[in-house]
Amino acid sequence: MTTDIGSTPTESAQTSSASSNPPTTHEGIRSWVEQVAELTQPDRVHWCTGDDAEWEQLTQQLVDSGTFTRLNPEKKPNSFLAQSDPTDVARVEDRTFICSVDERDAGPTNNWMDPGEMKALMTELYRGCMRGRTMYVVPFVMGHLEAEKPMFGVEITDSAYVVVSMRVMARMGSSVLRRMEETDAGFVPALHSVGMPLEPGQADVSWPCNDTKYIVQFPEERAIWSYGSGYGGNALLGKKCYALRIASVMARDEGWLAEHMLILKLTSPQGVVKYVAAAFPSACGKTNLAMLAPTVPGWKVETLGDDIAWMRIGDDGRLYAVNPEFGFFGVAPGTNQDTNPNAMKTIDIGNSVFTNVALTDDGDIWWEGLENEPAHARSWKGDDWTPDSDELSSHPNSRYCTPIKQCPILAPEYDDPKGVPIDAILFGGRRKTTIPLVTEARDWAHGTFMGATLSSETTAAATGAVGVVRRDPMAMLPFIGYNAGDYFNHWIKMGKEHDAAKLPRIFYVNWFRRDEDGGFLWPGFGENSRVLKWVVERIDGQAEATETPVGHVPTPASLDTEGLDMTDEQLEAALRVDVEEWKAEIPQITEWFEKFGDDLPTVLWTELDGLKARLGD
Ligand SMILES: Nc1nc2c(ncn2[C@@H]2O[C@H](COP(=O)(O)OP(=O)(O)O)[C@@H](O)[C@H]2O)c(=O)[nH]1
Ligand SMILES: C=C(OP(=O)(O)O)C(=O)O
Ligand SMILES: [Mn+2]
Repeated sequence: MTTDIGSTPTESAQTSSASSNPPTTHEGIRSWVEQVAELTQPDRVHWCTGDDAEWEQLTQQLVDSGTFTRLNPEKKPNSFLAQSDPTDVARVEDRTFICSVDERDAGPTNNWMDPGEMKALMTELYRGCMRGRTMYVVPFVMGHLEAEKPMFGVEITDSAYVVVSMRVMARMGSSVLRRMEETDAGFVPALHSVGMPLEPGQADVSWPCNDTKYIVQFPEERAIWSYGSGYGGNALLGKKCYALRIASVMARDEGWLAEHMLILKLTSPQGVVKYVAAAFPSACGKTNLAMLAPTVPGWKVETLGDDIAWMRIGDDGRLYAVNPEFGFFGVAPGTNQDTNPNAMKTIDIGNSVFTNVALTDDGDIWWEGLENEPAHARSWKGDDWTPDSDELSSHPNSRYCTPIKQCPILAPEYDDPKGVPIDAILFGGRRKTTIPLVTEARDWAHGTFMGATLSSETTAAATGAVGVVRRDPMAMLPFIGYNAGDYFNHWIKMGKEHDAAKLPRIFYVNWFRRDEDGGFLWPGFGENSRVLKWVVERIDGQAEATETPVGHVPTPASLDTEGLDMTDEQLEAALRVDVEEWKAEIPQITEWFEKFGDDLPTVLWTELDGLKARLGD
């Protein structure tokens, strides 16, 4: 087998071994690649350079194979639309496993299987699974290559769609490989296959995948095995699998935090800068808040990240956050010039991959909620679509994958490996009732309680029912790589071991509360800047709040509502702490906490007791 760097993979010959001429001196990578090639039997091995020529080759190859449609370059230059298999459109939480050595370490919120058993099972799935395909080797780094300790990974995949998407989402390719060689760096091995080998003469399909899917993390080994899906969250292994599940385990061991959080920079009219991190479950508004266009005059938001934050205590005792990613993998429907103008500007530059949105007759993309509804389009399923169609043009979890560098409001600090000191952490979810627009925690332990009891209605970002309220601690339910009881303890410990005055203040937000008619009480999007302003003013000791049983809630007058199209009653309803609604939460929280048995920090029981007492139970 030849290994080709940069040359068209389809041109390279087959046969012999993958290791005949691997273009790396890194022994660890060489031997792992050799071993995987031996097992999976690809026709060829391609070491990814990450350069433009490779992008061109691979995107053209994907066009030729029918996976990609090239978009009209006048509308979206160098951009492509992929239509997935209709069964492979979201993360598969029921197929996601934390295979710790000890079952106890996976905890009650994760699927677990013995690592030996899982490996035996998956080794059989992987055996010969790349036959007829190219095996791509993608060296990547999450976070900065210039970081004090760069966080390397190598993804092996048989999907060119994954390679192209990884190039957008992570720093990858030759420069990363060179650095790994120079330092003989350790790395997270991340193995991915769509699980659809091609027998000689067998025609490929446009979106190969397998009904059998496994998304597996081996936390002690820091390794990832993924099989059967091509969807982003299941297949771009640097993102959810590494930067959250594996990194959360590293963070526990090393005393930092790997969180499902956006990072934004907020500048007041007086030029005072604050940095905010916010954790919302998938499809609950992270990307939108990260790129918010403030409606409050004089305030400015700049973006650092939209999905993941790695946070470490700096020399000055403050909590510094970096975004380990290099692109956005955003939910398309609902994104438009009004709700998220900065996302629109980012994708309009091009160099993007869209998955499961509609194709207009003039070669552009369209989705529900976007302006200029077309009279006719090709739906995500490839069918004729018109505004009268019963079906949606785009899958609710359809995505755009676009380079972060194209974001017009990218904060310059994005390129600083040191990160930015976080002033406020927001937790939030989708709740029709109960949860006020914004509540400030009394202290770190109370904030940890808010995070640990965070609840949200399920969304289309994962397979399964949509709209069901579930606990989603710190918006990390599908992403905590270990026992969630230990994770809560880790949060509590961070508060105890560091100077509380220097840690971020914690808030709980809900943009999704409804009125009796089912409409959103709060207009959301750019108007969320009013809440950010209140948060900053609380930190600076300027804004008033009402002390309620659940925390500090704005007095209606303390929230800047100038120019806001909302009645006093609506505002009051958005901010209301309804004691009866909260009392109804208590048994749910109790049941949730009981899941963790002795592993739940007692501080959280104390917080719950305090809440019950304040509610007058
Ligand atoms: N009502 C309302 N919807 C929002 C708000 N922010 C985001 N959304 C919608 O929620 C969905 C997911 O948003 P997104 O920012 O992509 O979520 P992420 O997956 O957490 O990054 C999109 O359909 C958005 O239009 C908001 O403030 N109010
Ligand atoms: C990237 C994903 O999540 P989010 O909706 O948080 O962006 C995902 O669900 O695969
Ligand atoms: Mn997002």
